[in-house]
Amino acid sequence: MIEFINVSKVYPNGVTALEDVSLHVERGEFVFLVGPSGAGKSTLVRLIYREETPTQGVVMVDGLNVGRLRRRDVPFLRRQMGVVFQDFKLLPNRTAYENVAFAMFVTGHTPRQIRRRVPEVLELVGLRDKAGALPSELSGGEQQRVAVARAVVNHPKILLADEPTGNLDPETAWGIMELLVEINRRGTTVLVATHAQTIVNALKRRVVRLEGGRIAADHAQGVYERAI
Ligand SMILES: Nc1ncnc2c1ncn2[C@@H]1O[C@H](COP(=O)(O)OP(=O)(O)OP(=O)(O)O)[C@@H](O)[C@H]1O
Repeated sequence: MIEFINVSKVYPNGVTALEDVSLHVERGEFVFLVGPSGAGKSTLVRLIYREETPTQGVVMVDGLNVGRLRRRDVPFLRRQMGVVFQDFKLLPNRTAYENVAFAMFVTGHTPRQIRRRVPEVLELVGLRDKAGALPSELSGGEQQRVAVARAVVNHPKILLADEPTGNLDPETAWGIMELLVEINRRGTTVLVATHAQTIVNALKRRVVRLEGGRIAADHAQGVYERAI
């Protein structure tokens, strides 16, 4: 589903963020991406949704060569995936319902499809009774649930999450991670870049560890710590 073949990324300022990274993520997998600050986690995620392009090597997503996509084909790629960030990125003047509905509206769904689907996803993330609330009326964890609902409303094949629990207390963080696990259980491939050590260790999923832009470890039922 996601394949990196000898990928390097050098930013215009000369910083090498990734160096010769090869990685294969199967359809339906759940993968944690860990590593110290600056290891290249966000860069790896950005290459998948084509926020950045590789300097060398090939990034394939569901058969598409992402680095080589024509600009006009990028929206097609992005429709295959949902993305969740640390800082939620919700529209501040729109309710929870409207934030989620907007993602369907811009992808050309009919009002009827939107009315049917949005309550379903709000239910999935446990926010059906907060549909009318503005982001400012929601807790951090609730705002992140809205962001997750928005990311999955269009049934993406892949869910990317870049430090989705970075702004949340440990208990709320658990709730979000459990939600991502549930979304994965329903068939979506999930990649989570995170520093949430306790959760990574407890969930015993595949853990890919980046260090200095290189893959330092890749274990099927891994832990957060450096492999020895
Ligand atoms: N847009 C950019 N331009 C130049 N350098 C960048 C850019 N984005 C990231 N970098 C650099 O690339 C390296 C990898 O950064 P990246 O954000 O991918 O790491 P990270 O593992 O996600 O870190 P963190 O855990 O702190 O989020 C760092 O040295 C960073 O300073």
